[in-house]
Amino acid sequence: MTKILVAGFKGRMGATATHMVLKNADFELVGVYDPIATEKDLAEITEFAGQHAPVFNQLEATLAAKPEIWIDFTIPKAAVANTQFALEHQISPVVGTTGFTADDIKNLQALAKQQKVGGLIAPNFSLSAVLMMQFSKQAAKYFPDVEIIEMHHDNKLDAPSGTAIKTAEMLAAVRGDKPQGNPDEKESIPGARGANYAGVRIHSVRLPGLIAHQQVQFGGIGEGLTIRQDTYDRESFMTGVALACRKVRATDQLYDGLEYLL
Ligand SMILES: NC(=O)C1=CN([C@@H]2O[C@H](COP(=O)(O)OP(=O)(O)OC[C@H]3O[C@@H](n4cnc5c(N)ncnc54)[C@H](OP(=O)(O)O)[C@@H]3O)[C@@H](O)[C@H]2O)C=CC1
Ligand SMILES: O=C(O)C1=N[C@H](C(=O)O)C[C@H](O)C1
Repeated sequence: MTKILVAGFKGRMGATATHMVLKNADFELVGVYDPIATEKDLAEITEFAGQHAPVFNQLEATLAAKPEIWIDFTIPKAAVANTQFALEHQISPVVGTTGFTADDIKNLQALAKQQKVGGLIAPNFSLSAVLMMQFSKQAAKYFPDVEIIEMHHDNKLDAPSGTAIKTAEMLAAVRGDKPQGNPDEKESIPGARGANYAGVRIHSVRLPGLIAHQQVQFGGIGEGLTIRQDTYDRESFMTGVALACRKVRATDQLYDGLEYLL
């Protein structure tokens, strides 16, 4: 059985991941972590009644549970330090928290290599999102004029989403740095044209009722192509999280995208 610890277990994603670990017979939930948790046992929380696992509120204390995998759905500021902590202690990180900078990832990859520990940082664990990004990259070869519209629930802290940033990076690898729109355009209200990543505009919508959705919209002469992905339930991320938990121990590097493990 693979011994797993979940950081951020009270959050929307952390709680879903905790249920996923409990449901899989080849996984053992050895602990959960939240620095402000006051409970001692997971079962004290109503939605986990009857499910026992130690609750940790100190990073160092988690080592007593001897986790092999560290699942992280927390906040960017914490997740970078958590991932570093996991790697330093030979625990494989499976990180879904978004907001890592390119430098954060580079430094953590160097640490993973030095420690010979495998892991994954993925801005999106859903298969449809991975395909949406790959199809978009393919389309950008023929349609370099493109904008991204990402739409999320209104409790999301970061904008643009990690998925939108990764999509923009993948588009830039194909289309280069090319400004989108009229070179003489002026914003009469600042922000009207969205964020700018290598010339690709990213528009972030935040509304109640949404979970996670993204539209990559290409324009050509007299034609258009829209590649859209919709997340209707956070369960959809769990196939990818479980797959990563099963595969990362067999590698000795820190990957930055679920596609590397599929
Ligand atoms: N990769 C993917 O497929 C997906 C990634 N995400 C990303 O996952 C992250 C979490 O999203 P979501 O679950 O919606 O957010 P939530 O706000 O629901 O959950 C975040 C949790 O992290 C806890 N937390 C805060 N600080 C720390 C810390 N230092 N150590 C451990 N836990 C901490 C919070 O606890 P408290 O409230 O007590 O402060 C909270 O329970 C976001 O970055 C989001 O973008 C989301 C969906 C899919
Ligand atoms: O916060 C979310 O909900 C999500 N965050 C990730 C992101 O920032 O891309 C993944 C997904 O979009 C849901």
